Amino acid sequence: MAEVPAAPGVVIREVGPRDGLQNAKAVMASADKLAWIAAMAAAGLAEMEVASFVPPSAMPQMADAAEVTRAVRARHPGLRAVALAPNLRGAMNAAAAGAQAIVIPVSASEAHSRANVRRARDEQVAEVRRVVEWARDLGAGRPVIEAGISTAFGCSLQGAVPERDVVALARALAEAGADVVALADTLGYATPSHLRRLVRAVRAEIGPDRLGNLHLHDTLGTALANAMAGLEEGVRGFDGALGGLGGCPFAPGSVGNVATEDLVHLLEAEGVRTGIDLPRLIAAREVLRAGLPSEPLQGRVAAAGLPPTFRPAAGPVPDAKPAGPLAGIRVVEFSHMVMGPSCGMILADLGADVIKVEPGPRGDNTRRLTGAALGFFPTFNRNKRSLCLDLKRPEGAAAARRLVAGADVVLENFRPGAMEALGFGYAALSRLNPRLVYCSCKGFLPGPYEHRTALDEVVQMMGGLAYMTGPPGRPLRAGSSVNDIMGGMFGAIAILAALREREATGRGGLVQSGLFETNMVLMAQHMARAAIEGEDPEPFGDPAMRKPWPVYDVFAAAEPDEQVFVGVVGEGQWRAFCGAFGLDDLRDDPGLATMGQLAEARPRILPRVAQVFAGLPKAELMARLEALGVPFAPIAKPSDLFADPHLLASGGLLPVDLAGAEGAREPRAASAGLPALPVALASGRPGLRRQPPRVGEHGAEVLREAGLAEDEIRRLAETGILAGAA
Ligand SMILES: CC(C)(COP(=O)([O-])OP(=O)([O-])OC[C@H]1O[C@@H](n2cnc3c(N)ncnc32)[C@H](O)[C@@H]1OP(=O)([O-])[O-])[C@@H](O)C(=O)NCCC(=O)NCCSC(=O)C[C@@](C)(O)CC(=O)[O-]
Repeated sequence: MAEVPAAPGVVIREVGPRDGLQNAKAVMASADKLAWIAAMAAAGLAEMEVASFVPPSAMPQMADAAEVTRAVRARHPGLRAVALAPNLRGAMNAAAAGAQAIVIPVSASEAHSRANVRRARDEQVAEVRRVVEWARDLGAGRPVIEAGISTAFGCSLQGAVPERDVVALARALAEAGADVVALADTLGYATPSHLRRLVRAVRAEIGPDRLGNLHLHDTLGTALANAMAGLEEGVRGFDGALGGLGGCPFAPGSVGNVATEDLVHLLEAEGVRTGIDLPRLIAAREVLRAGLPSEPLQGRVAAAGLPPTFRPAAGPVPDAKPAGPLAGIRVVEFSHMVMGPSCGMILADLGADVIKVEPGPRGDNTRRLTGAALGFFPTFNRNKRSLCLDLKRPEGAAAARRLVAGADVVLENFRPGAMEALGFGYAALSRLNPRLVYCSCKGFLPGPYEHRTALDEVVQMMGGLAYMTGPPGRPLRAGSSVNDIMGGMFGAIAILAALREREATGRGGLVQSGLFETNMVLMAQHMARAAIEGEDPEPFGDPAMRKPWPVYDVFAAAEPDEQVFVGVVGEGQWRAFCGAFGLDDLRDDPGLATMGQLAEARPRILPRVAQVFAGLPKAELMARLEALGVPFAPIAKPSDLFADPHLLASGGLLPVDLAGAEGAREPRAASAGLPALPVALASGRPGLRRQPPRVGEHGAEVLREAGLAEDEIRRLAETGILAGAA
C-alpha cells in the first residue's frame, strides 16, 4: 500500500520567519530564510507567516520582507503566504509582494498598543478599517485581512486585560470588516480555563467562522495545554514557530512561541491530523540552525527525540460540523474515473456514508492515472470510506452482498453489462434488498446506443458541444470533464428523488444517468436557436460569432500579458459604463439606443473600449468595473485559484490530501485547497469530514459493520480477497 501523508485536521501556521525572527539578535540572510521556509514546506506546512512589513529601521530582521514574500509565492505555489503589517502602508506593500493574507496586530492592552504600533487601541481599529476599505477596492485577488488581538490574555505593561475588553475589541474589529479575528497570548499568560472562556465569548460575539488562529507563547510552559483547550473548543488553526523562536520586542518579558514541532507531536499523538511529517519538520531545525547559528533553539520533542511509541494520527478528520442532511444514508459505490465518483462525492459531502468498493490489490485504477487525469482520484473521493474487495471471487462477492443488504443506495459506472456479469446488477441486488435505490451512471440511457461505452469527450463530440466550443471546422472539447461531473450530479438528483419516493412506497428502484443525455442539457439552447433560425449557430470559437451584447470580450490591460473579461449586458449598464470610461459620445448616440443596435455596432464600439482599457492597470480597471456593477473577470489559471480571497474566506476550498494521485512523479504538495460543493446549506458550506481514503483503509471496519465475524474478515485478508485493511 502506498505511504500516505497524514491528512490535516487542524491547520498549523508556521510563524517562525516572522514572529520567530523579529526577536532574534542576528539578522538571517534572505537566502537562508528561503532555504528554511522550503524545508518546512517540504515537511508539509501549508501556511506560513513569512514576513513583517514594518520600517526596516524598526526591525532590520524584516528589511527583506518583500523579497522573501515574492520568492515564497514564486517557489511554493501551494503554500499560503501570510504577512504581518502594522498599518495600511505595510498592508499595501505586503499585498504588492503577493501576501495572500495580512495580519494586522491590534493590542487589547492600551499600553502595549502604544509600545507596539505607536497608536492608541481605537486608532489601530480605525487603521484596520482603512486596510479593509483599501482591500475591498482591490476587488478580485485581494488578500484576506486578519486582525490579531495581541495581549488578549494579559500584558506585562498593563497587567490584567479584562475579558470584556477583548470581546468588545473583537466586535469592533469584526464591525470594521476584518475577515477573521485571531487571539494572541503575546506574553504566554493564558491558562486553559481562561482560554476556553475567551474563545467561547469571542465566538459568541462575532460568530463561529470569524474566529481565527490561536497564537500561543510558552513563557510559563502552558502553551500546549492551552492548545488542547482550544482544540476542544473547536479551534482548528494554531500558530507555532519552529524551535520555539520568537517573542514581541515591544512586550517586556515576551519569550518564544509554542514550538511547532512540539505542537505537531501533541496533536498527532492525540489523533488529530496536521498534514505535517514530524521527522522532516524536526530535520528542518538544522536548516534553521545553519542560517541562524547564534540563536538557541527550544523544543522538547527535538531534545528528547521522537519516542518509539509515537504514531502519526490516522482516521477521520475531526470536524465540529454535523455530518449533514444525508447523515444515516448508506451508499455503496462501485466506480472509477469521474462520473460515478463525482455522484458519490456529492452524496458524501451532503453527509451520506459512502463506501467505495475498489478492486484489489491496488484499488481503483483511477488512482494511477497520469497527465490530464492526475487529479481525478483526490478530487472526487473525499468524505468516502474505502473497501478493497475482489468481487470476481465468490467470497468477495458474498461479503459485498452482505454490505449491500443493509445499504440504501448502490451506485456504479462500469461498462454496460459489467455489474450484471459480477452478479451485482439491479435485478439481483433488488431481490436481496427491495428498498435499495440503484443508480447506474452510463454513457447512454436505454435506447439504441445503450450497449456502448462512453467518455466525456465522446459525448461532447457527438452531442454538439465540441462543435459549439472550437473554431469553425476544429471541434474542441470543453476544458473540464463537464458531462462526467454533471452526469454524476444528475445521478445524485435521481437518487434523492428515488429516496423520496421510497418514503411513500417502501420500495427502492433503478435510476439511471447518461453522459450523452447530460450533454443534451447543455445543447438545448443551441438546438432551440438552430430551430428558430433554420441553420446551425456559429460556434463560440468563431471570432465572427454574433454576440448579443456590445461588450462581451477579453481585453488587454495596461500591463503586458494582463487581460480582463468584461460583459456589458444591459442598457443601464451600458450607460453607466460609457459614463465611467469617457465614452459619452457612444452613450449619447441616438443610433445606439437598443441592445440590438449596440450588438450590431460592436465593430465600432470594441476598438474604442480596447483603447481605453489599454491605458488602465488591471487592478484599477477591475476596481472601477466592480464599483459600476458591470460583470468582469480576471483570467485565472488553476493555480491562481488557491489564493482566491473569496474562496478562502467563504469556506470554498477544502484542504484535501493529494496522496491518492499515485500517478504523480514528483508531487509538489501533499495537500491542496480543492473546491467544496457549490452550495450553502442552512448549516453552512458542506465541509471535509474525511480525506480521500487509502486503498482499503476502512475494509475491516466496514465488513464488521456489515456483520462479518473477525475470523471471516481475517480469512478474506489472508486469501487476498480483501486488501489494504490489515
Ligand atoms: C469508462 C469506461 C469506458 C471504461 O471501460 P473499461 O475500461 O472497459 O472498464 P469497465 O467499466 O468495464 O471496468 C470494469 C471492470 O472492472 C471490474 N471490477 C470493478 N470493480 C471490481 C472489483 N471490486 N473487483 C473485481 N473486479 C472489479 C469489472 O468487473 C470489469 O471487469 P471486466 O468486465 O473488464 O473483466 C466504462 O466504464 C463506461 O463506459 N462507463 C460508463 C460511462 C462512464 O462512466 N464513463 C466514464 C466517465 S469519466 C471519464 O471518462 C473521464 C474522461 C476521460 O471523460 C475525462 C474527460 O474527458 O474529461
